[in-house]
Amino acid sequence: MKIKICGLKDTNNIRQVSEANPDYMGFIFYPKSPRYVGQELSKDTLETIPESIVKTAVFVDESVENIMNKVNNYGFEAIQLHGDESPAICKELKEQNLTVIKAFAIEETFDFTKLIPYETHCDYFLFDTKTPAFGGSGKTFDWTLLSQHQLVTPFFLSGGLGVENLDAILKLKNDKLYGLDFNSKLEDAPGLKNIQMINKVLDTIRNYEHI
Ligand SMILES: O=C(O)c1ccccc1NCC(=O)[C@H](O)[C@H](O)COP(=O)(O)O
Repeated sequence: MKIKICGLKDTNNIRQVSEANPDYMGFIFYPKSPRYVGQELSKDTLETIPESIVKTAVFVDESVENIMNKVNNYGFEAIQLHGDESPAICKELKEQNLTVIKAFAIEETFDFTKLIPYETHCDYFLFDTKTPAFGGSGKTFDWTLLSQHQLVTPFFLSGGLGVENLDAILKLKNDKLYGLDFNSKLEDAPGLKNIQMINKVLDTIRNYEHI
């Protein structure tokens, strides 16, 4: 199971999280988010992250031009799209050799057939709790809805994942579940991750997988 830590912005904290060795680290380029990296993120900081960790840039309805500027400036390998981005935009970005993660805001009435046109243009889906802020709600959604995902694209589970629901997460059975995306539940303040909690999550999940 891949583990993604999302919403980092403090230079020292980025170094500490990378030393904990998650599989993915996410940086938010949505100015309205309290985790917006803004000017605080330097290329030098990103270059200290080991190559084994996939550096992921997160956007909400950003233009392809602006996305590619960030990709080229910072060397991101993956992009995560949290707005109403079309399948055509996903296709265009995938053609740039980027790993494309398309996020969908899940609620009771979510229509999983909406995923069909995205299927060939995304590497992964990310199922997050629907929120007006587009992400970082700290709330889980009803995971039984995941059985409605009948396509082949693997997905990240997201939304309110933390130490307190690790037991429930490990009981999940879904052969398309590829990764777990952690954010606000592992923070001391928006964008400032708690390293003890991150180590607890990584150790628990990785030890469980070795049983
Ligand atoms: O975290 C944000 O502030 C955010 C804002 C706008 C778009 C995306 C955002 N986060 C992206 C993520 O991948 C989060 O990890 C995901 O929304 C889950 O967050 P949480 O419920 O806090 O675990």
